[in-house]
Parts: sequence; structure tokens; C-alpha cells
Amino acid sequence: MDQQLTTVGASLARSDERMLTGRNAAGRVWKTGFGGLDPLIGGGMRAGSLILLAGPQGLGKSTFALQIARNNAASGRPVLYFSYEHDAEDMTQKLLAMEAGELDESDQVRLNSIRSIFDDLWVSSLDHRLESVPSGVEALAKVSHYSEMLFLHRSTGTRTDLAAIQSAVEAVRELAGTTPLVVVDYMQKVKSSHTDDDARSTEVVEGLKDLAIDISAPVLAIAAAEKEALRSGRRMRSNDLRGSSALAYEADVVLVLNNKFDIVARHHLTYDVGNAERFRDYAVLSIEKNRFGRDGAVLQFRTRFDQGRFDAEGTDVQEQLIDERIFRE
Ligand SMILES: Nc1ncnc2c1ncn2[C@@H]1O[C@H](COP(=O)(O)OP(=O)(O)OP(=O)(O)O)[C@@H](O)[C@H]1O
Repeated sequence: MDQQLTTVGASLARSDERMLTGRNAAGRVWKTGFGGLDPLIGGGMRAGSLILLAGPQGLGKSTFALQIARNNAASGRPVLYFSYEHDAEDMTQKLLAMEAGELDESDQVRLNSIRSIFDDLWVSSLDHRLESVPSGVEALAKVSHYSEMLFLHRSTGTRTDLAAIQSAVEAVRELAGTTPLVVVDYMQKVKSSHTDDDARSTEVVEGLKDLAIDISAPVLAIAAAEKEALRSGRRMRSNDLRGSSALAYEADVVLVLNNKFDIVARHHLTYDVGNAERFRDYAVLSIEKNRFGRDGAVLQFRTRFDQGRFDAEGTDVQEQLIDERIFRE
């Protein structure tokens, strides 16, 4: 029978087989690994779904996505990360900082020191160099443990189109023996035949959604904001995404990161000035669209960009936020 055509009976049989063979627990859901987020989106990122991660520039979208990639690779599931902005060495340094930072949260561990270790001209091995960073050697062991599960694709806006993404996914599927979680960083860089922004976005977002369905795995894509939305002091929403109508329509889950300082109600900034400065160290993640649960939920995560990471545990936001409107289809 045509692969696309099925009956409920055949679907029940497939589910039953999956449950009996023990592939059930891990099979359909990929956890983000961020505490508090997974239960809100149906247990994690679901097979066949497109998850968009948006936010103003520099808010940590790549960091958040890389941390999700690392969480999955560390749990033994392959990940393919298409990076249009950073090369493999850059990302590896960030992974080392992330691991060392989780092992030692003190200010002694910094992404900058890891970067300079890589750049030093003296001749010595990586593990020897990492001895000078607190928890550096342990961090290397952790990264090495999942290093073969995390595939990095150095993507370019002139070459990496949807077809190239598809064939890289196939290649990783062969190598890893199972379908990878796909991360696209970032969507508006995917090469398209269209020149018009809206047509480009529509082509790419539809292509990524089709890919998620075809491979029966989640696709996590970072989406850039319109220039207007990048003004600080304004809360970015999903309708600020470039080509927003197609993006928000096709996506199953839309997550938007904002800096807490920019989006708490004014009275929190004026009545407690000392405390207000601390808001700058937090990102607020809003679930703006959610096909697998309630939308409108918000969680805050402490940022440790000096260590290339977020704190993994999300907490509730106690303060009132500006602009409570959320996108609806
Ligand atoms: N070595 C470092 N020390 C401290 N902060 C850093 C360091 N390197 C990068 N950052 C900051 O970390 C933040 C998160 O970077 P990340 O690349 O994840 O953000 P992004 O939202 O993907 O950014 P962009 O939109 O520019 O791609 C940025 O604000 C960046 O300036």
C-alpha cells in the first residue's frame, strides 16, 4: 500500500509493535532537557513536529539550541545541527565551556579562557591545555562521550538549501543507524530560489515541516525577527518573525526568548532598582504556540553566556510582564 495511506488498524498495530519492542519510551519524543519546559510541550519535541525558536539578536537562541542538541546527544540520540553562523571548532569550544560551567559554576570557568586555550600557539595536547581550566579535563571527557552522536554541518546561505539539508539528514541516518534530531540555525539563511522575504520563509518553513513529517523526528529551527522587533525595551512576539504568517501557521510549537529586563512591567524596574539589574541575567521563554498543550506559558532561565550556556532549570516568572497578547491562528 502507498506509504502515505494507512488505516487506524495499521496505525494501532505499529504502535503496539513499538510498545512491545521497548522502543516506545524514547521513540516519539525528544526531550529538550530544560527543566520545566518538556511537560509544557507534550513531554518534549514530538516526532514530525516543527519547533521554532525565536528571539531578538544575541538573546541566546543558538546557545539554547546547542544545549538541547547536547542534551539529546548525551542521552545517546543522534543530532544533526545545521549551523550557518558558527564553525565546528567554535561550537566545540562552546560545548566544553557548557560542560565545565555545569561542573563548576564559579566565575573561574569562562568560554573566553577555553577559546584562548585553543588559540595559544604553544605545542601541547588539548587535554594538557584544558588542565588550566577548572573542570576542563572532566569537561573534555563529557564532550568526548557524546561527540560521535552530535553531527555538525557547516552550512552556507549560498549552498545549503532544503535538498542539501535532506541529503545530510539521510547521510547521518545511515551513519548513526537511526533518525537524528534536526536543528537548523537559522531558518532565514536556508538557501531558497525566491528573492522575496515572505516567499522564501514560506518555502523554507513548509520544507522543514515536510522534512519533520518525512523523517518522523522533530525539526528545531531558529527564526530571526523583523528589524522593528529588535528594538530593546520591546517584547518580541511570534508575529514579529520574518514572514510571520507562514512561520506561525506551519510550526507546531513557537518558543520566543526575551531578556527579562526588557519585558517586565515598568513598576518592577522603578520600585526596586537594585533588584531590577538582576533581571538582565534572565531570559524569559514564552510558549507562543503549542499544538501539544496550553499556549501562553512562560518560564525563566538564568543565562550564563560567559560559560556558553543557560541554567538547565526553568522557574516560574513572578513578575508581571508587558504585552501579554499571544499569537493565535
Ligand atoms: N565569550 C563570551 N562571553 C560572554 N558572552 C558571550 C561570549 N560569547 C558570546 N556571548 C554572548 O552570548 C549571547 C548568546 O549568544 P548566541 O549566539 O547564543 O545568541 P543568538 O541569540 O543566537 O545570537 P544571534 O542572533 O546573534 O545569532 C550573545 O549575547 C553573545 O554576545
